[in-house]
Order: sequence, then C-alpha cells, then structure tokens
Amino acid sequence: MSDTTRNPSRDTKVAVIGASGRMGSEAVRAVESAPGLSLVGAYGSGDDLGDLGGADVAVELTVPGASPANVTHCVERGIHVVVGTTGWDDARLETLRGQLAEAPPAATGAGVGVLIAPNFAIGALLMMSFAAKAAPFFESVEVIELHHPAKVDAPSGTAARTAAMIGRARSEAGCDPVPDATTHDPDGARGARLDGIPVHSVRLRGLTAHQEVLLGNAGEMLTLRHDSFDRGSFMPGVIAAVRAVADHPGLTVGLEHYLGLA
Ligand SMILES: NC(=O)c1ccc[n+]([C@@H]2O[C@H](COP(=O)([O-])OP(=O)(O)OC[C@H]3O[C@@H](n4cnc5c(N)ncnc54)[C@H](O)[C@@H]3O)[C@@H](O)[C@H]2O)c1
Ligand SMILES: O=C(O)C1=N[C@H](C(=O)O)CCC1
Repeated sequence: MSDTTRNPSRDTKVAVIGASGRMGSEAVRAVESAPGLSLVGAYGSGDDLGDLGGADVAVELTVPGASPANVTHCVERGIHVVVGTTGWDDARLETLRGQLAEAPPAATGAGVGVLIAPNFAIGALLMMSFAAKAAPFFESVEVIELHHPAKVDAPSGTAARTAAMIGRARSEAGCDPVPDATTHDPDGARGARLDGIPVHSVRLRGLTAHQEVLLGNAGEMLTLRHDSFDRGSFMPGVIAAVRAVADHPGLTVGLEHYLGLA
C-alpha cells in the first residue's frame, strides 16, 4: 500500500485498487495526469485498504473473485466506486444494491455512487449501442469476443453486456429466437448462450480487446466491430467516470448512462 503525499484540497481524491495490474497501472498514470484529480492511494493484492487514503472515489480493477469485497469495503465507508472489473452477475448486483441502500452517505452528504462499467472505451460503448439498435431488424445475431490469453474470465464482461442489451431489444420488439438447427454439439462448438444470443470467446496472443457483432438476414450481413489496440483506449472513460460518479448516487451499470449514450 502507498499513500501519496500530493493531495490539494480542491482536487477529487482518487485511490486505485489493483494498481499493479495491466489496467490498474494505466489508471494510476491517467489519474496522476488528469487535472482536478489527485491520487491518494494505490493498492495491490494483500494490501489493507483501510480508509483508502481518504479517497472520495476508488477505481476498482482487480479480478472477479476479489471485486465484490473491495466494493463493499468502499461502500461501507461512503466512498464512491468506479468498477472496471468484470464478472458482476445479477446476484452480485442485487447484493450490491442492498448494500448501497444501507450505506452511509459520502463526505458531501450525498448518496454513494457505484458504476459497474464492463467497458470504458467510447467506441465499445457505441458498438454495443448500435448492436442493440440493429438487433431487432435481423433474424440472426452472434457475438464474437477476442482477447489476450492472460484474461481469466470468459465470456468477456463486454460480450455479456452486449448480449443482455441485444436480448432486451429483441424481446421488447417481439423477435423470434435466432434460427439454429444444431441438434448435435457435444463439444460446445456453438458457444455459450447469453440472453438467447450465441457468444464465442477467442483467446489469442497478440490481441488486446476486440469484439464483433454479426447480424444476418437472408442475403445480407451487417458486421459491427470494435478494437482496443491499447489499454490507453479505456482511460478517457475511466477519468470521465471518476469525475461523474458522485453525481450518480446508487448503482449504475454501463458508462453509457453517464455519457448520454443509453
Ligand atoms: N471495464 C473495462 O473497460 C476493462 C478493460 C480492461 C480490463 N477490464 C477488467 O479489469 C480487470 C483487471 O484486468 P487486468 O487486465 O488489469 O488484470 P491484471 O491481472 O493485470 O490485474 C489485476 C490486478 O489485481 C490485483 N488484485 C487481485 N486481487 C486483489 C485484491 N483483493 N485487492 C487488490 N488487488 C488485487 C492483482 O494482483 C493484479 O495486479 C479484469 O476483470 C478485466 O476484465 C475491464
Ligand atoms: O482485457 C480485459 O480483460 C478486458 N476486459 C473487459 C471485458 O471483459 O469485457 C473489457 C475489455 C478488456
């Protein structure tokens, strides 16, 4: 654990949890160079989070197994949280909603805000939004997510969120299930089914974070693709979320709700 000394009183005080990781180390640099933000703590595995160096906002970028306990720790202390860690299923979100209802207020007196953001990249948010808009107009929709081989969770949080958004849009429009005659698939070659949408996960050396949504009708296909070539692509979204989270008390899932993209 390290509490930094740079801490001008008018700045928003930010702590990063998971600060030694691929995303966490990038977030530390982004916070340090963002006007109006001051890094007050950087925490890794095994560190005592304590009061997070007096942070107003924590950025949580760890692993699915650790994230809920870290967020609970912050919420119980009235600290807003921007969560980039994936693996937040409906049961975890419901538990968190209950914790937020019981949480003490933040230092400003307002309710604590938590953002669960499966993807911070602006292009990825637009790709997901376009996919949900297009999905009711096509018979077939499949999601292919492609990531670096060190990623521990599959499918990606982005793919799960995309499937949920597509599934809801198709259900509201009264669409039929996607057509699929497969009756023999002993090895799971047709991928996972999330909200009725087939999702396929690729792990490949050389990749960072990529996703395609394939939409098909008789005689035509629309492909929506987003590529994050570098983790820097996530940082404008992280910083925007840190700046906005205190103005959004309670639980928000998806950075698009802060950016007017929902
Ligand atoms: N939302 C987004 O845009 C976005 C983008 C990239 C990655 N991610 C997600 O962010 C998470 C981190 O990804 P990564 O590539 O940086 O992983 P990583 O493995 O490089 O980093 C995770 C870090 O968390 C640390 N850690 C584990 N348990 C901890 C605990 N209890 N307290 C503090 N630190 C702990 C690990 O030691 C490691 O340094 C993953 O869930 C990934 O899916 C989200
Ligand atoms: O590199 C990762 O891990 C990523 N995780 C998020 C996900 O699971 O969707 C966002 C993209 C990168």
